[in-house]
Amino acid sequence: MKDAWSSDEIRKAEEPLIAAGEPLMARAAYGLAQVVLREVALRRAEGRAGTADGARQGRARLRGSLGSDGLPGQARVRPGRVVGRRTADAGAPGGRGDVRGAHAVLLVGPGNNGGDTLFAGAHLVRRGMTVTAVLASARAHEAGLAAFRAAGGRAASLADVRVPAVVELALGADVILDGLVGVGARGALRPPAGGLVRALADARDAAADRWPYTVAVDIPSGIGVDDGAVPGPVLRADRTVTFGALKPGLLLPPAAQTAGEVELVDVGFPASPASGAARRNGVARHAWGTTDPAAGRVLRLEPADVAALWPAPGARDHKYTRGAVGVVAGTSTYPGAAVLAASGAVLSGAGMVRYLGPEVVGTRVLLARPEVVVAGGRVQSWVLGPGVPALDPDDEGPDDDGQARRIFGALAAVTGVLSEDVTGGRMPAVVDAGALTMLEHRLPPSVVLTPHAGELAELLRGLGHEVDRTAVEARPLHWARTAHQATGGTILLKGAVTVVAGPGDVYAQADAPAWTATAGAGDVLAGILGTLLAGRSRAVVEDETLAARLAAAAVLVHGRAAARASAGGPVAALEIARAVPAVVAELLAGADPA
Ligand SMILES: NC(=O)C1=CN([C@@H]2O[C@H](COP(=O)(O)OP(=O)(O)OC[C@H]3O[C@@H](n4cnc5c(N)ncnc54)[C@H](OP(=O)(O)O)[C@@H]3O)[C@@H](O)[C@H]2O)[C@H](O)CC1
Ligand SMILES: [K+]
Repeated sequence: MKDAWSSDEIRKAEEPLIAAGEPLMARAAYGLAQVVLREVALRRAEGRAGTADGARQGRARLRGSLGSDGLPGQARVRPGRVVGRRTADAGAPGGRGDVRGAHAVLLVGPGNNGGDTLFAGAHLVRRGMTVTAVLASARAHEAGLAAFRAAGGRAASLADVRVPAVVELALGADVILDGLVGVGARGALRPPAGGLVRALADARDAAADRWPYTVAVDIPSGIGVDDGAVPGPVLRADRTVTFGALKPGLLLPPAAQTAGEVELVDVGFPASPASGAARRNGVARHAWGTTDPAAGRVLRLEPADVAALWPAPGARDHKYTRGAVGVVAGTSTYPGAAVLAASGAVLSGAGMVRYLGPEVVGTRVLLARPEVVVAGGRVQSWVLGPGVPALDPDDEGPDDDGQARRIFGALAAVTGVLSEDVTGGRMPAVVDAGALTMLEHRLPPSVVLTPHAGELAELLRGLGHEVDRTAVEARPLHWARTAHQATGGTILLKGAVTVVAGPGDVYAQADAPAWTATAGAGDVLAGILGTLLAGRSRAVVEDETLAARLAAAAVLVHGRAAARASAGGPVAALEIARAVPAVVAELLAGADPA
C-alpha cells in the first residue's frame, strides 16, 4: 500500500528529528544527488552504446522506453522503490557511471527545498559535473549556497540572467533539478518563479524528446501538495525524488501526472501505519495528532493488498455463498453494455450472475455468456445502469425497455427504503451511467457511484453545485468528497488516475494504460466491482469503509487487465474482461501482474 502524508504531517514528523540533530537535509540532498548521478550516467552509457551523437540520442531513446511496458503514462506515475541512502556506483570516474562534463541546471527557491537542491548540486560538482544554479528569489538557503559555491558550482540570480537565457541554458543541459518550492508551497507559483516555470514548461512541450531529463525535488513545484491540484504553471518531471514519505499530490490527479516516476528517499522518518514495519512496531503516524482521521488518508492499493481483499472461494463455498450479482444493464438500443457488465462479473468470479432486462438483450447476454441466469431471484449485490439512458423528466415515455423501473426497484432495496422483509436485507450496489440520474434517497456508503468527470458534474449540478466537467477534472479529490458528503454513497470517479472517496481513506489508483479510455471499459469495471461487493456483501453493509477499498481493488484489477489486453496497443472492452481471470490468478499467487 502506498500511503501519502500531508504537508502538516511531514512537518510534525520532521520536528523531533530536527530537534534531535538528525541531518535530514544532508540525507535528502545525498539521496537526491545519487538518483541524479545514476540517471545521468545511465543516459550517457546509453548514448555511448548507441550510434551517432552520444548522450542526447541516448537520452531520447531511453525516455521513449519509459512507460513502454504496456502501461504508457501510468508506469511513470507509480512510485518507485525506496532508495534510502544509496551507495550506487553511479558517477564513478571513467566507468559506466562517468558523469564528468555533464551539465546540470538547478532551479532554486528561497526555502529548504532550494537548500536540498543546492547541497545536492555540491555533490554533483564534486563528481565532475558542471552545475549552474538559478536563484529565483532574492533569498536562498545560506548554508546550501555556501556549500554549493565552495564545491565550485556557479550561481546566478534570475533577476540578472532573465528567463529567456535560463530557457537556453536548460535546453543545453543534461539534467534539470526543480527545487523552487517543496512542502512549503502555497497556491500557484508566484512571479518571478511562476513566469520562469511557465516558460520552461512551454519550452519542454516544444522541444519534446530534446528536453533534458527533469527531476522534481520533493514535488514538482507549483502542485497542490495536499490536494493534487495544478493551480498554475508546473514543469512536468521525468522523475520526482521525494523525501521521507509520499505526498498526496504525488498520487492524486491531476498533479500526479506531472510527477513522472516517483522515488522515495528515506531520511529517517518513522514507518507509516500502512507499511509492514509500522504494523510490526505498532507505530501510528496519527500519534502526532495533526491528522483528522475522519478526513482520511490518501492511499494507493498495490497487488498484495488486492490479493488480501479478493473473495477467493474456499473448499466449502458454493455459488450462493460466493455471491450472486444482479445486473440491470442495457436496452434494445444499447445491448452491448449488458454483455460487457455481465462478462466483467462472470470473469471476475461471481458465484452467479443474474440478468434483468428486455428479452432481446437477455438473449444476447446468454449468447456471449451462457453462465448467466436471465431471471430474477436473490442477489448479494446489484450492478445498475450500464447502457441505460439517463432519466429525462420531460420525456414521458423514455425508451428504456422498462430498465428505469427495475433500477428504481433495486435502489429502493439498497437504500433501505423498502422493508427488509420485502428485500431480504440490505445489499451493496454499483450505480453507473443512466442509474446515476435515478437517485432519490440518501445512500449508504455500500452503494458505489461510478461516474466519469462529466457525469459527476451533472450529478453535482442536480445537488445545487455550480460545476462543470473541467472543474471536476481540475479538483477531482474535492468534488469526489463533496459528492460523497452530499449523497452518502461511495464515489468512484473514473479517470487516468481514478479517485475513490467514501467515509474513510481516499484511494488514488493509476493502474490502466491510456488505451483504456474506450467505450464499454466502464461497463466491465462495474461488473468486476459487482462481483467484489457480492463476495463480501454482508461485511460491506456493516463496515462503511469497505466499499471504497473494494472499489479501489476493482480499479486495480480492471487496470491491470486492460494493460495485459492492450500490450501497449489498442484495447477492446471485452478483451479487458477476458484478461481478468489471469490477472486475478497472478495476484492470488503473489505476483505483480503489471
Ligand atoms: N526541514 C528540514 O530540515 C527538511 C526539509 N526538506 C525540504 O524542505 C522543504 C520544505 O522547506 P520549507 O522551507 O518549509 O518550504 P519550501 O522550500 O517548500 O518553500 C517555502 C518558500 O517558498 C515560498 N513560496 C511558497 N509558496 C510559493 C508560491 N506559490 N510561489 C512562490 N514562492 C512560494 C515561501 O515564500 P512565502 O513568502 O510564501 O513565505 C517560502 O519562502 C521540503 O519540501 C523538502 O524539500 C528536506 O526534506 C530535508 C529536511
Ligand atoms: K520542488
